This record gives sequence, C-alpha cells and structure tokens, in this order.
Amino acid sequence: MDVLVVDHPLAQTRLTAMRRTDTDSGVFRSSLHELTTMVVYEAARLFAVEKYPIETPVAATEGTRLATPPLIVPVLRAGLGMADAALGLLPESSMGFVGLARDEQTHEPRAYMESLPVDLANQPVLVLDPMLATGGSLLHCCNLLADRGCTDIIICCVLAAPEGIERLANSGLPLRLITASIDEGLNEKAYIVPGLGDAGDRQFGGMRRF
Ligand SMILES: O=P(O)(O)OC[C@H]1O[C@H](OP(=O)(O)OP(=O)(O)O)[C@H](O)[C@@H]1O
Ligand SMILES: O=c1cc[nH]c(=O)[nH]1
Ligand SMILES: [Mg+2]
Repeated sequence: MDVLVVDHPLAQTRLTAMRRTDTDSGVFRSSLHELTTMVVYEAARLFAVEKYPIETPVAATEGTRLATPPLIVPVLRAGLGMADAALGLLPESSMGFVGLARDEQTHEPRAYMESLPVDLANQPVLVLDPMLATGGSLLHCCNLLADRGCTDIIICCVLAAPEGIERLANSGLPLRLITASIDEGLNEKAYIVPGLGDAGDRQFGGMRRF
C-alpha cells in the first residue's frame, strides 16, 4: 500500500494545534478543516485527469479536468469535520456516508449508518477519517466500498498508527493512504500515542449518541 505523509510546515502547525490538550473545540475544528485542505490537495495528485478543448479570450487551447471526480466518504462522526474542506476542493464530487462507533472494550467498530451508491465500479472514492488506530473502522468502511465494486480507494487521515497501516496493507484491498503523521503506536486502550485523544469528542463533545 502506498503511504504518503504530508510533512509541509503549515500542515504540521495545524496538527500541533489539534494535538494540544489546551486547544478548544472551535480551534480544533478549524485546524482540522485547514489540515484537511492540505491533505486532500496532496491526495488529489493521485487522481486521473483528462484534457479537453477550451477557448481563452485569446486562443483555443487545452484545459484539464478530473477524469472522474471521486465520491467523498466521511466516516462519522470524526470524518464529518473533514467533509466540508474536501468538498470545497472537489465541488463536482458526490458524497456518501458511513457511520461507525468503536466499542470501548473490544475496540471493534459497530456500524450504525451506511449511505453509499450501490455500484462503485469505475468510481474512485476518497475516504475521510482523521484517525487510523487499530484499522478496524477504516477496514470495515473500505470493505463496504470494495463489496460495491470499488477498485480505487484513497484514504485521507490526520494520524495513523503503524498497527493500523499494517492491517490495511495486509487487507489486499486497493488502498492508498495520505496522512499528516505516522505516530508511535497504540496504548492499552487502543488510542494513538502521542495522538490527539478522541477526534470525535474533541470536535463535537463527549456525549455519546446512544
Ligand atoms: O482504527 P480504529 O481502531 O478503528 O479507530 C479509529 C476510529 O475511531 C474513531 O471513531 P470513533 O469510533 O471514536 O467514533 P466517533 O468518530 O463517533 O467518535 C475514529 O474517527 C475512527 O473512525
Ligand atoms: O486515538 C484515537 C484512536 C481512535 N479514535 C480516536 O478518536 N482517537
Ligand atoms: Mg470517537
């Protein structure tokens, strides 16, 4: 699996704001929004483009457009905070949704929502989730996409743990990963270390949905 780390200084300053305990939820959300713009900008290098004829006020020439704009799929809740920035860069894209909540004991994802096109053959997909920890959640999401025929999945994260990267790489799925950092690993509660805590709670508060 190809893995790209976005190590641009401006990406790293936003990531630093997100990591800090004393960052409030408003700054956390705006930092995630800005960082997502940078991560998706880098991810977009992987998109196929095509040329087409255009007219400038001076001459006929060739323009460039995305061959097939990707379907954007945020993984709820935390991926919601990346959705607006991604759609801002890709206004011609459509959006699907997958809702997953990790069980605090088993660390396995529990699915509570799935809103995706039936057929994803010939449709690139851009998956958004700030956190790749054990990899269980993103693996579940990407299996849903592959079951619909998707053969081109690009995942945009903020933090990735080596354990999660290995799990995705060993899945045999057609995945590529863009992240702002590969952290040290997971603690006993399967949180990323040094990490940033719970990306959903830090954006939206600690109240669970259930
Ligand atoms: O790689 P994993 O071990 O599966 O962990 C990562 C998942 O955990 C977080 O979601 P969470 O389950 O906390 O739901 P939330 O976004 O609603 O907070 C995060 O947004 C990922 O989806
Ligand atoms: O560190 C982690 C791991 C899973 N989910 C999060 O939100 N943070
Ligand atoms: Mg959470």
